[in-house]
Order: sequence, then C-alpha cells, then structure tokens
Amino acid sequence: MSAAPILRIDHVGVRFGGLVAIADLHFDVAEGEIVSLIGPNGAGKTTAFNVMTGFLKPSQGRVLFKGEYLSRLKPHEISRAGLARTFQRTSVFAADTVFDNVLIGLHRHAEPPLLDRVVPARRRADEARLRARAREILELVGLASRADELAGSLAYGEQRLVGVALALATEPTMLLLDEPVSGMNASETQVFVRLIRRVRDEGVTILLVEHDMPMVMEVSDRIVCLNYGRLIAEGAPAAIRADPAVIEAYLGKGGAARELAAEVQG
Ligand SMILES: Nc1ncnc2c1ncn2[C@@H]1O[C@H](COP(=O)(O)OP(=O)(O)OP(=O)(O)O)[C@@H](O)[C@H]1O
Repeated sequence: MSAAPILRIDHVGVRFGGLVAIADLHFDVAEGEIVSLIGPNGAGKTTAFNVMTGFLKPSQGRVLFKGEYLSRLKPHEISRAGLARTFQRTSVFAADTVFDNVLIGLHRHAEPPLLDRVVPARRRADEARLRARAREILELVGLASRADELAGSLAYGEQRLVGVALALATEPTMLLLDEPVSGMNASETQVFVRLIRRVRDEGVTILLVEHDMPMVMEVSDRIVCLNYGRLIAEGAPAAIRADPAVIEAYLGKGGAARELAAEVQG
C-alpha cells in the first residue's frame, strides 16, 4: 500500500483480566477501500471494533485515523474527526419520520457559526441547507420515497438503512459497519451491498465486521481474518477463500462454523 492509510491498527492488544481478547493486531485500511474483518465467534472482532470507535481503550498499541492518535479521543470526538459507526441494534427515533431522523442527526453534527444561529436570515439559509442535505442522504441510501413515514413503521432492513443515513449525517470520511446485514433476508442484503458500494463511490472508506460470508466475499476489496484475537490472514477475497489457516479456524469451531467454512470456500 503506497498512500498513507486512513486507518492504522497499530499493534493493538486488549485484555479482559487474564483473557487476551486481541493480541498484537496490526493492519491498515487505505482511503477508498472496502475492508471486512471476519473470524469465528469470540475471535475478537467486536473488541477490535470497540477499540476503533473509542468505546474501549486498548491495553497495548494504538489506533491512528488520518495520522491522528485515536485512542485518547472520546467516541463523540472520534465521530467529529470523520469516523462514523453503525450499531447492530437499530437506533432510530421510531416516532419521528425518516426525514426528521436524518435532519436531527444533521443538526446534532452541524455547529453553525454564532452569527448563523442568531441572524434569522442566516438561520433560515442554514436550515434550508440541512434539509437539502437530508434529502440527498435519503436519496443515497434509497429511502427518498419513505421520507415522510415514521421510522418505526419501516421494515427491519429499511430501518438499518436509516441507521446508515444517521451515520452519514455526521459527514464521515470513514464508516464502520457492525454486522450490517445480520437478520436481513437475501434481497435486503443485496440492497445493502449496493448501498455500501455507492457510499464508497461517494468517497467514504468502509470497514465492516460481518458473519455473512457470501456478502463479505462479494463486497470486500480486502479481508482481515482473526482467530483467538490474532490476525491469521489478510488479503483479497479469493486469497482468503483459499487460505488454509482461515478454513481451519472455521472448521475447528463446530457445526455452525463448519457451514461457514464451506461458505468461506464458496
Ligand atoms: N467485556 C468483556 N469482558 C470479558 N471478556 C470479554 C469482554 N468482551 C469480550 N470478551 C471476550 O473476548 C473475546 C473476544 O470477544 P469478541 O466479542 O470481541 O469476539 P467476536 O469476534 O466479536 O465474537 P462474535 O462473532 O461472537 O461476536 C471472547 O473470548 C469474549 O468472551
């Protein structure tokens, strides 16, 4: 990788008492990439995700985002620096419309200069700008036609799209997706795959943690595989699919993992 990475996981270790959840994890994500973090249950994916988003401080190492040392920042400061995340559980305001959900998100993030807040004409211009941006974001995630519906009335897959819209309302340069297609049916998953590509084409780098192997293989430029908290393989989907250490990691974990191993191999 020639250009400076947008995200660097720099020899990160996390311990919970005597348990090593992650050991010496080191990988980079380049600007514009779609990278997936995979691994069997308990491999340390969620722990790594929580370190990257500031919810957990590493016991060792550091995380750099655009060259800045992230481990010292609080989650809201990380979001302000341009690194957004989605949550496994949808976190929409169910009683508000889809449009208002996004508008509230934009208001939270935008801090207009004092003059824009106190001069009525400027305040109106700012509000118009945010409303236009909310419409753009809904267009991007494919929910423009549902803008006036209550977020709580949408189907599960669509609510997760609102979750992505809320993350995009922070105007991120990188988006971390936590098991974004879990619980989705095949057609919802396909919609989501197209969305991830569209978001990347808008200039947002993507890192996802995901169990759905066919989806991971389809959408990723590169895959990082963990097992027992350690990086065991890193590469393009075709290489990961054929990597003996990856297949072994999934095979060694019982029935459900065996099925996953079959999926990894395609
Ligand atoms: N808060 C915690 N306290 C103690 N141990 C923890 C804590 N969080 C995670 N662990 C342990 O750390 C290891 C890594 O867990 P983690 O949840 O990161 O794995 P994962 O790859 O996300 O698993 P899954 O795919 O099942 O979500 C596991 O052994 C887990 O039991």
